Formats: sequence, C-alpha cells, structure tokens
Amino acid sequence: MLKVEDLGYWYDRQENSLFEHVNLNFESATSYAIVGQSGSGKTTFLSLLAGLDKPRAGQITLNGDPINQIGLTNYRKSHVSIVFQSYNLLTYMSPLNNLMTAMAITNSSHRGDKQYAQEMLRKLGLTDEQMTKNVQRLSGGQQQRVAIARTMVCDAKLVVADEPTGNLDEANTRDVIQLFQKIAHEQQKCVIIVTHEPDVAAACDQSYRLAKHEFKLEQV
Ligand SMILES: Nc1ncnc2c1ncn2[C@@H]1O[C@H](COP(=O)(O)OP(=O)(O)OP(=O)(O)O)[C@@H](O)[C@H]1O
Repeated sequence: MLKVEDLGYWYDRQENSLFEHVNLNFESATSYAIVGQSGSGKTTFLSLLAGLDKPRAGQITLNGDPINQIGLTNYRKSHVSIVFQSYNLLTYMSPLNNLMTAMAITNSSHRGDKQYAQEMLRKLGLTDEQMTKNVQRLSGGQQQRVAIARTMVCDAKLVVADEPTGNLDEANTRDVIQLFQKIAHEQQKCVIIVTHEPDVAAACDQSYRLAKHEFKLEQV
C-alpha cells in the first residue's frame, strides 16, 4: 500500500543525513512499530510518511502514486490520520464535535452521521455525558481514545501515531494498543506507530528499528 523508495533525509546544517536509501513496504490490515534510539529520526520519518515534510531524496508512493503527485495537502486530508502523544484535539469542543468536525473536513463517507460518531465513542468507552462535555474535562486516556475514535470515523487508510501512549499509564496503554490492532485488522487500515515502549512494539504485527541511518526489520 505505502512504499518508501530510496528515501533520504537531513536537516539544514546537519553534518550527516538522518537516513539514506531506505526502502520499505507498509501493507494494509497490518500494524507496524518504528523503534530506535532517541534522536535517530523516527519522528522525522513519520512526518515524511504523513506528508508533513518532503524527503530530500527518494519518494513515497501510495498504491503506486507518488504522494507529491497526489499533492501533500490532498494526501494529508484524504489518506492519512495522525495520532499525537499530546492528543491534538480541538480543545474548545466536545468529543462528539471533534469527530463531527473531522468527518466534515476530511469528507468522510460518514460525514454528518452523528449516530455513527456516538457509536464509535461508546465503543471506545465514553459515556453519553462525557461525549458532550468539553474534551479538556476528560482524562488523558479518555482524550487519546477520542483522538483514536477520530481516525476510525475518517476514511483514511493510513494511520500514523507518534508516541501515542507516551502520556498514558499501563492500563490505558494496553487499551490503546488493542484499539490500534482493531483499526488494523477490523478496519483493514495500515497503522504505523513510533514508540519507545517495548510492550507497544511487541503488540504490533511488525517492528522496524532505525539504527545507524537505516531501518532493520525486527522480529517481535
Ligand atoms: N526542525 C529541526 N531542525 C533541525 N534538526 C532537527 C529538527 N527536528 C529534529 N532535528 C534533529 O534531528 C534528529 C532526529 O530527530 P527526531 O525527532 O526525528 O528523532 P526521534 O528518533 O523521533 O527522537 P525521540 O525518540 O527523542 O523523539 C535529532 O538529532 C534532532 O535534534
């Protein structure tokens, strides 16, 4: 589904490239962990996959089409959902309105379907009362569930997450991993998670380690 071809990246004034000649395939209905030492370039790599930045070398294709030809704005809107460590919800809105807004902006096939959004939030453990109050009044675990529900109501087949469990306790981390597995296997999406946590990486179907400027497939 998503193919990384001869990818290279370096920041201006950086002496060495972060990575070069990276070739990887990411398939639908599969979850992937990206692990590696702090500063090795995991977040940078994810930002290229999400179309937030452009590669210095090589290209990324989605079902055979280079993402720069799809157009990065269009690619981000229609093909990718992003989950951040800090949730990145619209803080002046309720969980329900966060989902309704995301469905409208991304032109989801569920656009305008309030019942569907409520059903998803209920599935993720939010009560009817919680889904209509301001998101800032929810716990971190609940807010991350809302961020995950947001990816579930959008049609994008690629879900990328940067340290999605970084602010969560063990129980919430376990729940969140299970949700990502469901998104991969039940919604047939491609889920790519940058993580420092061995338990999160072990729960994914495949794991890649970024080390010494290249990615190695790691058995988990
Ligand atoms: N905007 C930037 N300009 C210059 N250098 C940057 C920029 N963003 C990141 N870097 C540097 O690039 C390297 C890789 O950063 P990146 O955040 O991708 O690593 P990471 O593996 O995700 O790290 P961590 O695990 O600590 O989050 C680091 O040395 C970082 O300091």
